[in-house]
Amino acid sequence: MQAKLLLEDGTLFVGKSFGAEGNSVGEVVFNTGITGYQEVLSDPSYCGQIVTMTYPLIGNYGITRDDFESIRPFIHGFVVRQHEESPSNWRSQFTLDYLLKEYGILGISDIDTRMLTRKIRQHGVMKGLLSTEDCSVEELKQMLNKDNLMTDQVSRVSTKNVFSAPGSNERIVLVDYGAKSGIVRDLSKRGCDVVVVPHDTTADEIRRLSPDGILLSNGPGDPKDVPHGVKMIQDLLGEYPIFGICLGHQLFALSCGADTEKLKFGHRGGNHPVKDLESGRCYITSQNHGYTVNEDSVKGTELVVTHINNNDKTIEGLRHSKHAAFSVQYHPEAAPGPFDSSYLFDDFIKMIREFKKQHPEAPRQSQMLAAWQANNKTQTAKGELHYAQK
Ligand SMILES: NC(=O)CC[C@H](N)C(=O)O
Repeated sequence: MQAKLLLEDGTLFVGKSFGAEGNSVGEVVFNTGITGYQEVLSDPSYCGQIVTMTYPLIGNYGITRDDFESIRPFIHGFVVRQHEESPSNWRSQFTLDYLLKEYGILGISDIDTRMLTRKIRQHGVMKGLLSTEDCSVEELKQMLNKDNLMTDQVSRVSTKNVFSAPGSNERIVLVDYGAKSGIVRDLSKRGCDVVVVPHDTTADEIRRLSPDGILLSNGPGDPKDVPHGVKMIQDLLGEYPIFGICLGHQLFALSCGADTEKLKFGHRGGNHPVKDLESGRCYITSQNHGYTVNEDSVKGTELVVTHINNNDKTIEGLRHSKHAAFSVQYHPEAAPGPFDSSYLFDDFIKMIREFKKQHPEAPRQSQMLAAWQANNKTQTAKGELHYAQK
């Protein structure tokens, strides 16, 4: 079956359909990873976007249940040069085509993805329509203009309920703005007691979970769509150690008075060079973002720029000069991409331990529970102790 991709600037690509049928509008972006298509399409940060893979052969190693980065894909379309229908890999459980059909996601293959990528690089990311319907170009244009790009994606992808990945080390409250599973995996590997909370959890609700540290996750869309996150960070900054990843980094920057802006075509891939300004070392990083922290806006705040992108010199890392808090624009959890930056999770745990030494008065979980029980106990006529229910 034929599929078409129409861009906002009028460019039309005609190719072959795979995955679901119908129509889908999204922001057309490109990812330069050679492998990792399954992690890319299940990364919630791509919610609402039509993702083009620049590597020409996609689907060749299939889909494996263990490699999902979230419970379902949230992308609005998948664009490839060559779609392989018969994967060859002992771990493969499904085909890419099966996965996309299952979740109602349209795919298009056999188009010139190199030309599409060059167009996006020249004009910037654009709205696009994927369609398998037998429509004229005029009709496609009308459909494209009728639909707006999705906003407020965080509320669509964040968990609705609190859940945990228990561990015996530090308790980390992971604020889920669209968190990749890789973040939970990296914390669990280090024995952390991970409590995942919805994006709109307030500072008080987080305090009640008595965390040792707070991790602000990655997530889709414009950080300015998440003002409640900014408020929560402002409330808790200095009270708990904080680590922000990608959207979490942008929210941390906004909460400290810096500003964010949209990049022309973003950074999406597994080989973005980032320079650590403090050590002078360069790391090859996994990235997926369309926004960035504006450099000038950092001046006059209490933030220090710790990392920059070697390609375009944009900000890649920040640290608070007074409080225990830092953030990176890239993905230390990799998935997909290099593991070079996974040491940042160790740095976060070191920061928490250091913070505890410096703040021995900070209430521990057991002390908090005892204090809460002391304040809430009541006696029955028989003299039994009861604890008031919250
Ligand atoms: N991966 C992310 O967290 C992306 C952050 C934000 N949505 C951006 O595109 O810049």
